[in-house]
Amino acid sequence: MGRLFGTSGIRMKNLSPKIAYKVGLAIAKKYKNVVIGRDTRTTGKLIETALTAGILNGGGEVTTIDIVPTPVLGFNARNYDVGVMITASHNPPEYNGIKLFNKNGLAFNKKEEDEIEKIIFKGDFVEVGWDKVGNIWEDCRAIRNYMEYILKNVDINEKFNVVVDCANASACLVSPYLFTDVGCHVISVNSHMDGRFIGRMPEPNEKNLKKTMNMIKGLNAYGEGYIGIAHDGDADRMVAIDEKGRLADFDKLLAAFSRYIVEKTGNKKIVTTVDASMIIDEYLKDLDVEIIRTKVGDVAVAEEMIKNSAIFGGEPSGTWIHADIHLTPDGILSGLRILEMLEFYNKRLYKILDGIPSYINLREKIPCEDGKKEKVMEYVIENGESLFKTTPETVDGARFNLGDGWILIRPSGTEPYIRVRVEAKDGILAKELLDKGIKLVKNALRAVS
Ligand SMILES: N[C@@H]1[C@@H](O)[C@H](O)[C@@H](COP(=O)(O)O)O[C@@H]1O
Ligand SMILES: [Mg+2]
Repeated sequence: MGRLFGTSGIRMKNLSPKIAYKVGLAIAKKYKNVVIGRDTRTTGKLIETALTAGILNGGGEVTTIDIVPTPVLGFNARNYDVGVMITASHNPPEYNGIKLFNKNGLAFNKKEEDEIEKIIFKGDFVEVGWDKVGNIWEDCRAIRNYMEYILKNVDINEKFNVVVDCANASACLVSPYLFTDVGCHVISVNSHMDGRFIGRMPEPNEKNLKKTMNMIKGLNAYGEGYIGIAHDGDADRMVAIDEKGRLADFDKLLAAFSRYIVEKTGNKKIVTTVDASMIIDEYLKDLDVEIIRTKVGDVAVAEEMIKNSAIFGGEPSGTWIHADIHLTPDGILSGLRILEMLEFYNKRLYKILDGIPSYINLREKIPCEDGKKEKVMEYVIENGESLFKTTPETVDGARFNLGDGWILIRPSGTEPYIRVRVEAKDGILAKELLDKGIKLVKNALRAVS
């Protein structure tokens, strides 16, 4: 068996309750009091039950907070020894996953995950017997505690019009209410929970958000000025839709928000990932900001933020961390903070975004089984050097930097794909790089099979 944990904990198609039981036993070997939350997936209760059985049978105590967004679980983990979120985030409904959080609301890093993985693979756990099995408790205040804390820490005075798209997922329980509580007029879509994600698939991208975007366009034809906030399956992410009904360019939104944080707080360290656009460097150039880049994944971002005392760190995927509140990526808080930004500049979102220059950004994903990813990447690194005539950076996958652009080829840590990401100042160069990258990955796939 290969590694269990990827970019964002354990995540797989048809995740077996047998694995969840073993993860539970392994957790109980190291931690006593465990809090568990889950997203709306049809297999959520099954995985939670198996995981709980493992923890109890390993002698641990379980507190369930039922269906919650990941930021609510991360926030509440502070009251326990460890937090467990059962979610497959943006993946389709047949997937599920297990993500662990420490007391600081920080997702487990590789070292912490390896410890759990080793216990599982070695079968190094104990089933304790009738006089030592743990109990199950319920905490019905988990969502309330989170909401009260967030409300105390955001400052929104203007009455915004907001469409919140919850993806039929756990955001339904929190996001529309919080936006209402800060004074917005809220129209919520896909806001009844359904683990099949019948309204739209949970990845908040252009294809899946077409209907919501059209709806906002329609509403705003009457001068209503709605913006949209759309979440993924566990609401640790959000994307925004501007008043024209366009999906906000991920990199521009990240650049705009980073600039706002620097201007508002004076903190001059921004953490982002190797797949973020060079626009962020250029848009913040005059502010003398240090942009720190890590590999993709919220854990890498959060750890670098702690090291550098940064307040904000974000990925173009819409996974943003606000360290002044907590270290769990939080798509709901990110949405509220976008409103704070609009109020700070007293500007419409589309105006802010249109004021940011952009280059040509292309993204493609090529199917690749998890087991083949390592070999494919070895091939890409070896053969990419002569193809692109430069040695790649290998912080995450292979990034080839060329004067007026760059190409990043990396294995997804959450889906069976190799991601190819290109940015260039010129459209022809961008297309050429993308085509070369796709061909290289396809050759690699042929060579390793
Ligand atoms: N929380 C993580 C993000 O931090 C990451 O950006 C995203 C894509 O990861 P990958 O490109 O490895 O599939 O997955 C999850 O949502
Ligand atoms: Mg997510």
